[in-house]
Amino acid sequence: MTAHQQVSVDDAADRLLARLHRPARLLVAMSGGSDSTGLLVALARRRVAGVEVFAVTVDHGLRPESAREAEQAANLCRGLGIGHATRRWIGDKPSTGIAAAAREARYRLLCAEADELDATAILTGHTLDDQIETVMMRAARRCDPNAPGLAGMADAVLLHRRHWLLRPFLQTAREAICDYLRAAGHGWIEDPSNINPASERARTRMALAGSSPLSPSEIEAAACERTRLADAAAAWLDHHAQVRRGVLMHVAPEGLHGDPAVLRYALSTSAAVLGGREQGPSADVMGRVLQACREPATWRMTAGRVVFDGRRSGLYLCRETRDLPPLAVTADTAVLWDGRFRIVPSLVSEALSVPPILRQAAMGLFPGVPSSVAMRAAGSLPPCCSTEGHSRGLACTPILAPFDRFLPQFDHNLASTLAKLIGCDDFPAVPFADSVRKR
Ligand SMILES: Nc1ncnc2c1ncn2[C@@H]1O[C@H](COP(=O)(O)OP(=O)(O)OP(=O)(O)O)[C@@H](O)[C@H]1O
Repeated sequence: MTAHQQVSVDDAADRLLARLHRPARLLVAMSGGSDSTGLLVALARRRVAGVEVFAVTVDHGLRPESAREAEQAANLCRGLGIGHATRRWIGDKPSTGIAAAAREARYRLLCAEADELDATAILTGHTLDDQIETVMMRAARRCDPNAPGLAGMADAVLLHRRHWLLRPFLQTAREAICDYLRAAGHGWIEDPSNINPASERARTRMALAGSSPLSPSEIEAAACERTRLADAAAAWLDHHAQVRRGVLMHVAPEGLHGDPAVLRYALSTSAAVLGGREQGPSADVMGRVLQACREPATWRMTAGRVVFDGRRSGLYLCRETRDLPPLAVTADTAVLWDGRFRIVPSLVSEALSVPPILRQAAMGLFPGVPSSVAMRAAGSLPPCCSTEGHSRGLACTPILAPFDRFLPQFDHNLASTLAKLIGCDDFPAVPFADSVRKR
């Protein structure tokens, strides 16, 4: 790696602080390893008005040393004058898939700490090296060169639909962070699982040691391209797409003739959201959708639980009505239905069974829409929606399905545009002041 293409530790910290909305309360996810220690030290050295910094360490309890390491992290924070908490992963741990389970638990515990602190964002120490490894792992697993995920991790993603996770070191090399810490007189913990060949990441890391097949500038170009596409897709959606009642997207005909890469990205992410899934349809299906968009004829295709319906009046996207799950609401807990709606009981005494929405009523709910499309859209509403489109005794809020879990490939502008389009009103504000579209 050549030094001039990377961002130094100091520049990365300065850039982050300059971008943030203030006041901000940052929670650094501090493993005690070099990357998160470097991030914490760099932030601790900058006392910026309106920015508070805290740290949290997750003790997974998987190695005998882990409690001592958490204590070391706490001591370091004490020395830096930064508030620190340790969260322990307790309870049953699976015998297989432990790395994935630990990761799930870690993100759950980070969110719990962020809730308690009312943090603006959680920060991790993911580095350029992690980014290269991620790209290589994805390239090895998937063969679709157009998949946005191949461009690696985004610098801002949502965790569990609640907290922004920021990765300020994505363009900073691990070696530069280690040098920074050595110069500052700080040590760090080496995690033995980073060199355990049982882990895919460790194997990739070892295979890449000393010779990365991708240069930092190639990685950066891929990440820039992904950001460009995501921003262009957000702008395209802003101009050309409308979503009614959280379920039916309409794209005006003139919107279908733009840059195919942008159209593909926008339609694929929209399909993920409207289909209540974590990902859009596969690349070859999206290729066929794009080709069909260029044809003047009427066409229909179902992919990733979403029906794409091409008409003279434009393109309609809507969840197919096959395989919709039943709705089981309990007295006082919110349920997620079909990955698309959060349903909260408000007047539990009201009846849950609502008669199916008939053609006439469907057309009233979706005026100006071809009747078969309106019927499908009505049929894809939560089963508690009445012919007036209101839910009886229940509050239904559309959600951004991909954000129920941690997904690295959604950029924040695109996410907030989609949230606004579907009417998802609990989408957390983007923490950056330089966000392209402020909402
Ligand atoms: N035990 C921990 N406690 C707090 N934060 C942690 C812990 N482990 C990892 N992190 C955070 O996650 C970042 C990435 O760590 P690491 O590369 O080990 O995890 P990963 O499994 O590759 O991450 P991810 O699961 O997000 O891909 C660290 O820099 C740190 O900010």
